[in-house]
Amino acid sequence: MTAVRVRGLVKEYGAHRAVAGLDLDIGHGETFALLGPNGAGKTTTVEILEGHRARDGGEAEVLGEDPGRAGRAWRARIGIVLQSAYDAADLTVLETLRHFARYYPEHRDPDDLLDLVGLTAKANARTRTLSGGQRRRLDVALGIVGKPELLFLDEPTTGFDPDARRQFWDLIRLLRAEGTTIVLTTHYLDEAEALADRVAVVVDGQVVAQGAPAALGGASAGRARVRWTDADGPREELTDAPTALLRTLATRFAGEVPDLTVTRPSLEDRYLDLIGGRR
Ligand SMILES: Nc1ncnc2c1ncn2[C@@H]1O[C@H](COP(=O)(O)OP(=O)(O)OP(=O)(O)O)[C@@H](O)[C@H]1O
Repeated sequence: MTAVRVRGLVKEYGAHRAVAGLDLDIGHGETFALLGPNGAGKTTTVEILEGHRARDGGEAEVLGEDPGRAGRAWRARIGIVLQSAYDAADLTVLETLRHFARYYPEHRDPDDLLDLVGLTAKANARTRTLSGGQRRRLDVALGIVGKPELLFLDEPTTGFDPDARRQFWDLIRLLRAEGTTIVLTTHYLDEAEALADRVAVVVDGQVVAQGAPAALGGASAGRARVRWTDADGPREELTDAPTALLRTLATRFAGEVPDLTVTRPSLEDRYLDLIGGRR
């Protein structure tokens, strides 16, 4: 059984079809990233799966239930980190975590949680005094306080400094190792590459490509790019067999090949190719 199963999902805002027949299968324990340009329909899809938004068509099953009808027990099994930051008014960070921990039958220890998200030094700070990145960490802490089986993260690391982002990645890997299923939307392709078992690229409300980050766009999209310089200037070739090409070049130049580099396209390169061809 899959953790998330979506078939032909449709959501319309007036005449605009924000989600236009979207299919998804996400396995238990998988970390799955939804990628796509602004306005592609990722947040709308995730909100439907969280039970926060009604769909206009198609089927959705999340942890065995229809999110449009599921109740409190189901909700307690799900963690959510929304795009917009939570505003806890006058509570301190630790008070906020203690407050929300009480809503869950099983929850993480608030002090451990502070440590996990790197907010121990801010335990007694009022939440409104936190920096943007610190608030985001608090949002993440609130998303996992109830030990969710399935965690939705909508652009979780926006505003994080590079160090905080790496710490967050470690946290996600830890949650994954504990067996948590993670559904992530992100605009950081390196984040998807670092964390996701599989990614889906959403364009105009539909999945246009999906697979392991390394396989996205098909095998040919992963061809090596060999660059060098000869008498005519810079040269470049895309090839499935870079070793053979290097051998030929080495023979031709009888030694060092000037300015030689061999690179593989990053997930970002392949993503931009996919998006470019669809818009
Ligand atoms: N409440 C709403 N009312 C009307 N239109 C909406 C509403 N919410 C979203 N939309 C529209 O639906 C489309 C999909 O929006 P959505 O937020 O799902 O995209 P997204 O892929 O999450 O984008 P981003 O990467 O910018 O967060 C957009 O064109 C957006 O303007």
